[in-house]
Amino acid sequence: MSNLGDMQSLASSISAMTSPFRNYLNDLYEKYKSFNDGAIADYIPELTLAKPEWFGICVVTTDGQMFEVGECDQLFTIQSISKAFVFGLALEDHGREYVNSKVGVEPTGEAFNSIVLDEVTNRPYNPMVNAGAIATTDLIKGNNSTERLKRLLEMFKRYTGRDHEINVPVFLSEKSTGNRNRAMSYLMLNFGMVGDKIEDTLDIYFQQCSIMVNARDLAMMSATLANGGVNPVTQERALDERYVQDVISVMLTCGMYDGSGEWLYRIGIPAKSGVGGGITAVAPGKLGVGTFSPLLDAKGNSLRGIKVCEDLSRDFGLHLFNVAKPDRDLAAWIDGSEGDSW
Ligand SMILES: NC(=O)CC[C@H](N)C(=O)O
Repeated sequence: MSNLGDMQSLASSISAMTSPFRNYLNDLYEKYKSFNDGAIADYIPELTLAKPEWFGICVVTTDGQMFEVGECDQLFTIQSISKAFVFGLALEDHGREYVNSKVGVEPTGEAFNSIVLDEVTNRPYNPMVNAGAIATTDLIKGNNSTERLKRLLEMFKRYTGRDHEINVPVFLSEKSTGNRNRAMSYLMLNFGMVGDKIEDTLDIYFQQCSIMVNARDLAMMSATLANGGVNPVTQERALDERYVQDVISVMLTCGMYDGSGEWLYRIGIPAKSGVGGGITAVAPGKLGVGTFSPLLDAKGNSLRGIKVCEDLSRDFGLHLFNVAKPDRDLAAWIDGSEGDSW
């Protein structure tokens, strides 16, 4: 097998031939492809170039099977989804105690870009909103900015199995319009939550947000977390097993910004969204979901992505607190047999 792309398409085509789950995903795509509510993010000028009809769904199981429908090759910027994974790297670099002294794990109930710090501890509330993510990026080790960014890109490669590029126009667009992020960084500098090389850290943060991924990458990333930190196709470890639970927990409570409570109530799968239109969702021990559709709700979450995850969660009983027999048995739908359970 020459490369990961070949392995992935072989895995997909085998699954496509045999699995009713493939048909289920096709139906889901048809069901929501003409759902046109929501709007493309416009506060970063370059993001307005996205097309509203773009829509892709990919599911990767923890045993490495891949199912996809729609535009799973379309690249877009990862945006806030990067935050969950950079948090993992910061934990590996410094351990829990130190990271937690710079960034909390409490949901804010506020928008992703709110300039609010914990009034008692002066920390940003959590690593999934901009302030906390900038503090997390500040923690990434390296002798200089180039080395720190390289470490980030290498980490994403471990999760997805392939190299990633940065969308330079998006990066520059964010850098030139990102004064709100600049403001919160200076507030955090005032409280000693970040170092004084603000522009360097912001450059890395804006570049990390501008990494290009597709829906397949997002499914591989969440499947890797679902699989205890090991990429289920390449078998490479992307995150120290000790920190997988930290990352997934904070995704569950804070990953969908101020929509996290409703997401947990209705869908119940740890997830992270980004204003580029991606969602990555982790069903621990089972599978990862990656969706892409740039039409967002008012909170910055992809509307078609929410719908897809809601259907998957309900139909296959993926909600973490589900104790009822699901309508469909996931294993049976995936391998076409009956009676197996996960
Ligand atoms: N919610 C997002 O995806 C926002 C990330 C974006 N780069 C910002 O800093 O505003």
